[in-house]
Amino acid sequence: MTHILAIDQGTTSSRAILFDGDMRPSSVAQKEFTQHFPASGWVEHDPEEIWETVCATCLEAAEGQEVTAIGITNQRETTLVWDRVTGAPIYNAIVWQDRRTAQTCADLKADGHEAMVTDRTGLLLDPYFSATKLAWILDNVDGARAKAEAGELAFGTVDTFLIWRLTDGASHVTDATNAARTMLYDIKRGAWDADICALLNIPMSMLPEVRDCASHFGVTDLLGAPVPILGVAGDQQAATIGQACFQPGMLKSTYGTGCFALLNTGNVPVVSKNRLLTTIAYQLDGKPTYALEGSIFIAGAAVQWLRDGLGIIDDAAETTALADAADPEQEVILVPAFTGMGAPYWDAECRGAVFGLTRGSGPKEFARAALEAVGFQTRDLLEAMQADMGNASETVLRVDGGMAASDWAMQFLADINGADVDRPTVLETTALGAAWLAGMKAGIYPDQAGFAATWALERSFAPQMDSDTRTRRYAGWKDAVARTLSRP
Ligand SMILES: Nc1ncnc2c1ncn2[C@@H]1O[C@H](COP(=O)(O)OP(=O)(O)O)[C@@H](O)[C@H]1O
Ligand SMILES: O=P(O)(O)OC[C@H](O)CO
Repeated sequence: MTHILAIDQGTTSSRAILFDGDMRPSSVAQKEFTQHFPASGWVEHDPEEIWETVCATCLEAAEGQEVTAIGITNQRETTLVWDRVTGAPIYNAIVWQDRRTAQTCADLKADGHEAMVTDRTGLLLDPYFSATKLAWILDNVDGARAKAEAGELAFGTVDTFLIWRLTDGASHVTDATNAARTMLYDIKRGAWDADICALLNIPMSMLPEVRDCASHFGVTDLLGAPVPILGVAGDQQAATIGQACFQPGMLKSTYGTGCFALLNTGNVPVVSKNRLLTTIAYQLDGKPTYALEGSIFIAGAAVQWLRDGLGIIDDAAETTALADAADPEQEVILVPAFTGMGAPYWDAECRGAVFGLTRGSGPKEFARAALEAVGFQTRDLLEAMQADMGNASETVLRVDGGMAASDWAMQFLADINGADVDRPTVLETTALGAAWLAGMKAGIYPDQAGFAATWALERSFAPQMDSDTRTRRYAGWKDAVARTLSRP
C-alpha cells in the first residue's frame, strides 16, 4: 500500500508521520533534542542532532512500508550555514527565538531601513527572522565571510539543510513560504532581494533556489530506495494548509512552542497597520496566496517552563487539574516574555514578569496563569487582525498543535476572545499539510477542494465567560503587558 512520509522538524522535537493512501496517520515517531541557551536571549540547536533525529524518526515511522513521496515541514526562520563541499555546518543553527541580533535590528531601524524592508518582505525589522542571524554568522565565525564570498558556503532554513543532506548535496532549494521568513525575499516579486542582501552584506550565491510548495525538491535514498521530496512548507503555513484554510477570511492558530495565527487574505498581500506580518500562506502553480500572521514566541514553552524551570509539573497535561484547583479569588498574570514579545508588541528587549502574587499563590495559580497567557496573547493578535481587516475575517478560530490538546486552555481561549474555537479530529495538521502537498503532487491525494472536504470537527468550544468578566480580565492583561514592555 502506498504511503506519504511527512517530516515535521519542530523547535523541540523532530517527528516523522506516515500517512496512508486515505491521508490517515498510520505510524508516528518522535525524538526530542537539546535546546542550547549559550547566553541570555540566545537559543541554538546542534544541526547534527537535528539531522540524526530526522533520520532516526523517518526510518522508524517508515519501517517496512512503501513510501511514494516525502513532504517536509519545519520550524521556520532558524538559520544554518554549511560548507558546500563537506556539508558540515560552520556554526550551530541559530533558532528563531534567538534575540542576539536585537542591536543590529535597532541600528537598521534607526538608520531608516524598516519601511523598505517591510515593503519588500512583509516583515518587521526584528531578530526573529533569518537575515540578521545569517549576517551574525558571517561576521562572527572565523573565516566565514571570505569563504562565503568565494562561494564555498550555503545558507538555508531547516528545510533547505535537510533537503541538502537528504539528497547528498544535489539540491540547494527551499519553498516560497520558508523564503518569505528570511527577511531577504521580496514576497511580491517572488525573488531574493539584492538591496537587502547588500544592506546586510550577504553574498547572494549563498541563497537557495525557491520553488512552489508542491514541486520536485530532489530525491533521497534515506529509506533504502529512491523517494522524491514533493512537498515543502514552513510549519505554520503547513498547518494553515492542513486546516484547509484555503478561502480568504479563514483563520487558524497553532499552539506549539509558540503560537502562530494565520489569516488567509487571498492573492492580495495585505499591509498591516497593526504590526502583524504579511507572509506567503502557500504557493501552488506559481501563484502565491498571502496571509496576515500574528506570531507569539511563548505558548506551550510556558508550560515547559513550569515543568523544567519551576519543576511544579512532570507532564504538560497536569496543568489542567492544577488550573481547575487554582484559587478563583487570585488573578495571577504571567507575561511570558522569556525571549521578548512578538506580535503586536515586537519588543526584543523586555523579559517575562508575573503580576498579582499573594502569600497564597503557588503552583496552581502559576499553571492557570501559563494557560491563560495563551488566550490573552491570542486575543491581542485577533484584535490586530480585526483592526486590519474589519469584518473580512471569520470569527471562528481553527486550532491545532500540541497545546490545543488542553481543553482548559481552549475553553479559556474561547472565553477571553468571545468567539468559537474549533478543534479538528487531526491535531497533527502541520504534518498533514506537508503530506497533502507531497501526496497531491504525487497524484495519490485529492485536489484542494477534495482535501478541504475531508476536514472534520472533533470539538467546538463556545464562550461561557460573561462579557464584564471578559472585559475586566483582558484589561488586567493589557495593564500587565504595559508594565512589562521595555519601552512605553
Ligand atoms: N495537555 C497539554 N496541556 C498544556 N500544554 C500542552 C499539553 N500537551 C502539550 N502541551 C504543550 O505543547 C507543546 C508541544 O507542542 P508541539 O506542537 O509538539 O510543539 P513544537 O512543534 O513547537 O515542538 C509543548 O510546549 C507542551 O508543553
Ligand atoms: O516549532 P514550532 O511549531 O513552535 O514553530 C516555530 C515557528 O515556525 C517559528 O516561526
